[in-house]
Amino acid sequence: MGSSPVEGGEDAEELNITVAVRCRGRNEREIKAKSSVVVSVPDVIGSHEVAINTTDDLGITAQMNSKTYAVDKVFGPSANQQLIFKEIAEPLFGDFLKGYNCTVLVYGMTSTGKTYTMTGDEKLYNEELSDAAGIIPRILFKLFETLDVRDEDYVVKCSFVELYNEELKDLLDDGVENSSMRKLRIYDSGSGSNSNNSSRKNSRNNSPKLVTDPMINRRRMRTMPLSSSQAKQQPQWQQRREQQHQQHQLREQQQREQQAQQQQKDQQRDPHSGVYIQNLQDFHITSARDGLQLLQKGLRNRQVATTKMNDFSSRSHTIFSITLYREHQGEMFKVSKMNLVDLAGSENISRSGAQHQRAKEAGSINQSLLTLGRVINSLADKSAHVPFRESKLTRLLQDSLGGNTKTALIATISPAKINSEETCSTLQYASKAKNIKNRPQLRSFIMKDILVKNVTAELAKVKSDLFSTKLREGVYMSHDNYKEITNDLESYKTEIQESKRIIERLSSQNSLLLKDKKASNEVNELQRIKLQNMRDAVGELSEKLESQHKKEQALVDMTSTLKSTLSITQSVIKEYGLREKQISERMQVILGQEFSEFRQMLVNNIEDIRTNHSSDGNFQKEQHGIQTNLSLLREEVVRLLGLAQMKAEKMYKDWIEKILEETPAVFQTISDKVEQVEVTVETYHQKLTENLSDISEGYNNLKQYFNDHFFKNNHEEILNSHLDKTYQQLQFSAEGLLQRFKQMMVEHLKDNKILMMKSLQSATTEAIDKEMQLFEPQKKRWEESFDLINSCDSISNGFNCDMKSALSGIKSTFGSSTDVISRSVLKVKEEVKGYEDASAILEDNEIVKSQISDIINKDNSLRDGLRKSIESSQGHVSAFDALKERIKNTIVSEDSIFHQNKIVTGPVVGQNSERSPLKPTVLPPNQLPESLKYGSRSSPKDQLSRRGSSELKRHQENEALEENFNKISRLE
Ligand SMILES: Nc1ncnc2c1ncn2[C@@H]1O[C@H](COP(=O)(O)OP(=O)(O)OP(=O)(O)O)[C@@H](O)[C@H]1O
Repeated sequence: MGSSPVEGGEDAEELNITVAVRCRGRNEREIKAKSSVVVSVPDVIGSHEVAINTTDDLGITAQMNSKTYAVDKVFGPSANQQLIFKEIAEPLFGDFLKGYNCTVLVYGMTSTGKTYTMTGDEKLYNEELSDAAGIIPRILFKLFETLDVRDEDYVVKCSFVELYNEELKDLLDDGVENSSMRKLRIYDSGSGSNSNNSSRKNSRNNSPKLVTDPMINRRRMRTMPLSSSQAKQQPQWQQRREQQHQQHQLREQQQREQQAQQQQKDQQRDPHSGVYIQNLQDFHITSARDGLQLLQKGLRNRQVATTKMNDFSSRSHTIFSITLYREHQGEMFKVSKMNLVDLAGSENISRSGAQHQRAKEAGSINQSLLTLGRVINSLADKSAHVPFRESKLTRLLQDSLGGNTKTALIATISPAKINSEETCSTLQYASKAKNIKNRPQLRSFIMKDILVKNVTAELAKVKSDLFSTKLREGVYMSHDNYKEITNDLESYKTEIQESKRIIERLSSQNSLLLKDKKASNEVNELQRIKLQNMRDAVGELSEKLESQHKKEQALVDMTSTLKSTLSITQSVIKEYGLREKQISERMQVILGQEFSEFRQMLVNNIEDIRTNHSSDGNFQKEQHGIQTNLSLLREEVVRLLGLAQMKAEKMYKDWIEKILEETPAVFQTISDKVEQVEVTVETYHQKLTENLSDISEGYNNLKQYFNDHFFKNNHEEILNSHLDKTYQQLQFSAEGLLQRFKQMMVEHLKDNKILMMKSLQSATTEAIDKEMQLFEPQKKRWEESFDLINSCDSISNGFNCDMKSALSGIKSTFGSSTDVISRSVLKVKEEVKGYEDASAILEDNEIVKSQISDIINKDNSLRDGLRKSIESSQGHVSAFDALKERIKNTIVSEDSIFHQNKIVTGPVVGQNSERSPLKPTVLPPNQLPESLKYGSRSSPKDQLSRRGSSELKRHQENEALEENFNKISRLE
């Protein structure tokens, strides 16, 4: 704020708005709610930033996570009113005295101390302000203190205006005159009226060359009042004449007045002048006390209400303006204005519990503050467009924000956690506002005589009103005011005409809109039919999905039936296994126990034979015993084999019969079921494919539909409701226009246009949003159904594969089972055949074979012994015969020793020959001729052959038996 701008220069320096934050202590409500302190500020005054911890963290984490906002000055709970005035208002006050327009704004959430800061305690105590006095009382006091000590002329005026629910109200208007007829209007630079030209460029480059105060310059003709004593003395006709004369003068004066007013208006319309409020009363004050009285009067008229957050919550924005006319270079007066703005508090309606009127107020307050926020943002961001005209508040503050005033903003905040959201928002705006640059300029000057005239005229007006009040009965109004009101009335009539034209135009627009609506309805009807078709298609698809589901269920059931069949088959196979086991156990019993018994019997028999042989030397007996044993053995073996064969055959037959009985049926059932499953799977697959193709077709149709028609029509309901709403609003607005003649139609038209555009925009946006909202789940569903279709497809394929593999598994299981069964049947058959070949098996038995071979060996050795004995006996017989022969021969030879001794015969075998005393030439028996070897007796072979075929037969049988034993031993 330190730089001094060039007085009246075009290129005044830019100056940032001063932004301060004032944080009060926790109030009772916050303490009661046990809401902790989350804002870090110095106790009195300090740092250039405010930190707020919006998380639940504590300690260093809280510090790290806290948000910080940079501002120019920060005041804590202990900062008093005096300090705030000194730090914020006093520097501006100095500039105000120098001739700058200045503004102090308080901004913040409800109940944070805006009114306290701006007004505080405005009462006087022993002609002095209290410590709680706010900025306004302090400025008033400071002003007169300063002016009184200076030896210069000055005029001070005050006005107090309220903006409540977007309506301006003069808080100093006591309604004595028909002042309610004088509606307050905002005029701004370059507009010529309250139209829409509010270019920032214009307002920045204005030149302070003219007298701008409209209220001061509004020179009004005053009727010169008669004193009451004069009135009483004059006769009535004279009085009337006098009055006529005065009226004549008045008319002349009015004409001059009109010309002056026109000039004034021209001046007002100069693009370099600032924002001002037409019809707002300025009151001349001569002391701080006067100012305080006006302030108090205005505060009494201000909209205040008790809310949940504040017992005396201000429900409106107010501007208390002090205009100073200070003598400047003789005949000129410098004009400067101090605007002290107390904004209504931003309010969370749900938290403040505002209802009805309070909620409406809060809505309006929040709306205008929102616009203020947008203006601050736009100015801070140096946007090309600043939305000043979007609310009356921002229009009023146009010069103070980014304009040519010196401005300070005090953001008031609460330290409590429950308000942290609003505090953040306030701080955000405050830190943004810090970037706004103004171009303060020494603005206006007024000629001393004009000022004096204006002040005199004001005085005369007051006097005239007073006189009229005293003089007349009934209507107490000066001609001046009457004239003004008549003028206003004229202008209102014009406005009405304009309004009518606008209404007509709006009506024609409305009929066009209705036509549009009708067309929209038709389109919507089409849309509805298409939607219905779509719904039907979706219904059909869901039915198909339903039937699909049922089929799947049937398949699942069939699978479970198959599973149970499989388990039955498995149990049958298990039973077969058990039977097989039983058979094998039986076979083991037969092979193990019965065969060993049989073998034992054989061994016993052999033992018997051996015993018989050893105990009885009788050959015949021996032969007989063996024979008997062998035959018994054979019989027993044959019997046992027969029994075993019979048993095995029976078992095999039973088993085979049972298998043959059961297997075909089981196989038939399984095969039937497998066929059924195959058919069902095939049908299911076919139907699934059909359904999938249907779904895919439906999906394609839908896609096509979306491509072709979606978003080409607006949503019927939303559009209708919005059209109706717009129509109602338009009607309401039109009626309002008719009823309230004083309103400016151009502004209404503009507002309505904006409203309509906004409404249509919001309708379209909402329709699209709704359409999107409706479409989103549909889209999601379709996407999901597409996934579902894919998953159906994959499930179906998987199921198909699973079924096929399961069936092939069943088939292979049955195949392998059949193989196993046929193998076991073959095995059993082989085993049974083995029984059949038991004789052969017995032949392979080594033990039996060795036993039998032992028997045969023994038999052979016996036979050898016998043969040797026979041979020996035969030898003895032969020796004996030979001896006999030799003796005979010796006898004979005695007679014919010399004649017949030509043939020599030797002994047959060794010892006989040794015993021969003659020692003849001995020939071994094998060299002997048969006739000599055996003499007249036959050879052993012959003897054997002679012994008959019975022995040979026995021998052969022995050999066969031996062979059989060999087989049995092999089997074993
Ligand atoms: N710094 C402060 N020191 C002492 N009291 C304070 C301070 N700030 C506010 N208060 C008190 O808090 C209460 C609410 O303050 P005030 O009415 O000024 O809030 P406000 O912001 O103007 O609220 P609204 O927006 O609802 O009008 C008052 O009783 C006021 O005296």
